[in-house]
Amino acid sequence: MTSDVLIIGGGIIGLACAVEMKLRGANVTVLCRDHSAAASYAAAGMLAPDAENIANEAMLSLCWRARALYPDWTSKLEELTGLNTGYWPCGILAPLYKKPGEHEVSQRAIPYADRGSRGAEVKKEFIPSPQSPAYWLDKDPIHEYQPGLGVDVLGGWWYPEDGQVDNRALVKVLRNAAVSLGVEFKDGVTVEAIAQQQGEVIGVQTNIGLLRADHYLLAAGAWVNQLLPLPVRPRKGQMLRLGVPEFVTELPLTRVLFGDNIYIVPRRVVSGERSYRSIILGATSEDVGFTPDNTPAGIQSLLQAATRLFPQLQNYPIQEMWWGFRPATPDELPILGDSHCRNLTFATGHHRNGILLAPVTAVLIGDLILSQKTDPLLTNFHYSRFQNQSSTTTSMLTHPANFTNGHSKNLSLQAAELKLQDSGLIIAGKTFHSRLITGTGKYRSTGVMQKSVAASGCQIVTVAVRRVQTNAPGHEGLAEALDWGKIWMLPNTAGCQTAEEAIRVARLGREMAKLLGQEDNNFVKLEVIPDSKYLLPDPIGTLQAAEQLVKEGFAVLPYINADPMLAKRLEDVGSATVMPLAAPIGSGQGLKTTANIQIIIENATIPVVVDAGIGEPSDAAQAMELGADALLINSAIALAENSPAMAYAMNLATVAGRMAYLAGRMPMKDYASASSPLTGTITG
Ligand SMILES: Cc1cc2nc3c(=O)[nH]c(=O)nc-3n(C[C@H](O)[C@H](O)[C@H](O)COP(=O)(O)OP(=O)(O)OC[C@H]3O[C@@H](n4cnc5c(N)ncnc54)[C@H](O)[C@@H]3O)c2cc1C
Ligand SMILES: CC(=O)[C@@H](O)[C@H](O)COP(=O)(O)O
Repeated sequence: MTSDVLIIGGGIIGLACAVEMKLRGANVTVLCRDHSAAASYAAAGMLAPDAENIANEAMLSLCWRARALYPDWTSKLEELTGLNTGYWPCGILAPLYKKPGEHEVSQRAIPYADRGSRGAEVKKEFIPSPQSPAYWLDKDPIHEYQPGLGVDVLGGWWYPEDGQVDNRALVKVLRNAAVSLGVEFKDGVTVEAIAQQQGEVIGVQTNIGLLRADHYLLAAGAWVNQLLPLPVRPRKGQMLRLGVPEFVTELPLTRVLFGDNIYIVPRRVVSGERSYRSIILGATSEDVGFTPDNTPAGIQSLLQAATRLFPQLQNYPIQEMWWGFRPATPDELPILGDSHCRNLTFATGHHRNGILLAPVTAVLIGDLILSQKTDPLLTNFHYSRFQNQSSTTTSMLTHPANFTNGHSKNLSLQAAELKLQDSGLIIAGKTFHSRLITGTGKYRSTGVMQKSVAASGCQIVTVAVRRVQTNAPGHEGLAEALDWGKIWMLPNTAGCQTAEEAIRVARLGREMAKLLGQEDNNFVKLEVIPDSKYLLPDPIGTLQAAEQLVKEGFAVLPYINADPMLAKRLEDVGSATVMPLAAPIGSGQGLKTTANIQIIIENATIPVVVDAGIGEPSDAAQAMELGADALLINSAIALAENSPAMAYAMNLATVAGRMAYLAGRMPMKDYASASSPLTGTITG
């Protein structure tokens, strides 16, 4: 049975949306690679729109809405499962070591006096919303209100409406609720690519095969950018947990402390007869990609800040340390709502506030997917806000200029005017606007190669790993010859005769791409070629190597003879594309395998890249007219009398062929049919 909605990612956002949509009657499946890696598991669970001091108005409204939903949402989930979420509207105190400038206080506040809950004199400063007051406490009141604070605390803000939830417990409750409602879970499943055609997702390629649904929700947290070029980056946070020693009879804190680069979150977990008490310390904020592990520097900074703020913690036992990756966007707002595909919705980029935002995200996404209702707030979080910025990757999502291969503005305008919508070339979740891939071998000089690559407008260049290793002619200085910040490297295993060799060279290729700054490049063009006369690939060795490399996390682009059965088998084992040959490598014979390529195209749900043997632009156009997704052309360009000019011609031919394919060819007829009308003509 296919699902109504397939959710990619089983963190809190995926789970909350799954429960919400299931409750509204949808048939939902959740795909999740790894629960323990989720930010949702790593978080501190603060519900802190006020303490976080959120400047963006729309974001603040969203966060307030989320916080207001929390009591009912958690009690509904608790009723459904009989489990505790640890929701605790305990308030958050934000002590400061410096008094805020007079200006800051008076701008934010209308002061008046009040008594705090412990009887201390609390000088209240009220800020923006009556639903969300904040109170300023001077030095004496804050120390009276919260005993045990560091002596250099000079005052602070009290946010009574903020609170916390035990995020690990909540994730467990959500998952239990989802299971009991009948949501289907596929754990340990990695989505490798989102297959798209004509503005529609047609399936997701996973390590267990292709999965389809009517609608898809992308909720893959910090990893979302591995599937689509959304500007979401991991922001690492290190955390630790202290136990509360037996001799401390009462939990020393009954509210969250939110300090400078530190928060201290008291937890009380009641489980059956026993109650566990602990204190969570968090969190660093590091822009280090997906670098794992806790570090001495990270943990030291947390301990230092925590014991300054609340000194008695220095004798508490450290029970656990961990880290996680917040899904951060450039403006620190989430990406919510419609995507460039009719049946794909985004819910990601929740950065520091994903635990808080889970219930409101679920409601808004449920409304959008199941009732086509767009809440006005959603417009503030649409992915298109990043499109006017210079990032080429994000603008590729909507592909207004896919036909140009980056060179002809006129063509792009015409394509837009002609309303030809192209979805771009998407390989293993990475989008390219050029559908022409080139190589670096056989050129007269490096300069000619550079000019040709530029003229081809290609965004992917394949490089023979072995030839780079051995500094073969034309492969010296490749690191500097091309701008690997702009060109995506496709390492290839040329020169490998067996599956084992190809696997080894593929691994080296991945390292080579890393050394050139492409940390996340897992692409490999797989060539297993035992025959040196025709350079025909070994189908069995290719399949074996592909299977192994997919398991190792490679995006495998296998070079094959134009064999439809083999193409299908390669797709089944999880290849990212298939690359059938037009004719033997370097032969320039043109399309000799048209009929089989046509069958491969008809049956493939992954991109079909016609590779090898193309001799002239008309071959390129013809392959694209057949419906090939892309071309790989090396010799025809490198060996032309004027390589850059030929590269440009191939660029135009690729674009022309693609446009023609999308435009739809006229039907072929057996007999002539006059172009001008035969009726109504004037007889002489
Ligand atoms: C240290 C730290 C402290 C935080 N503290 C707070 C806090 O106090 N309050 C708050 O509101 N927020 C906090 N956050 C932020 C919050 O945790 C995140 O915003 C939220 O968890 C994001 O949820 P998510 O479901 O989008 O992503 P995640 O929880 O990261 O889940 C994404 C899931 O998708 C899966 N996935 C990814 N790619 C694929 C794929 N290709 N195929 C299949 N599955 C895939 C992952 O394995 C993962 O399970 C904190 C985060 C960190 C790291
Ligand atoms: C560079 C590369 O990968 C070639 O082996 C590829 O197969 C292209 O073939 P042509 O050189 O015939 O274009």
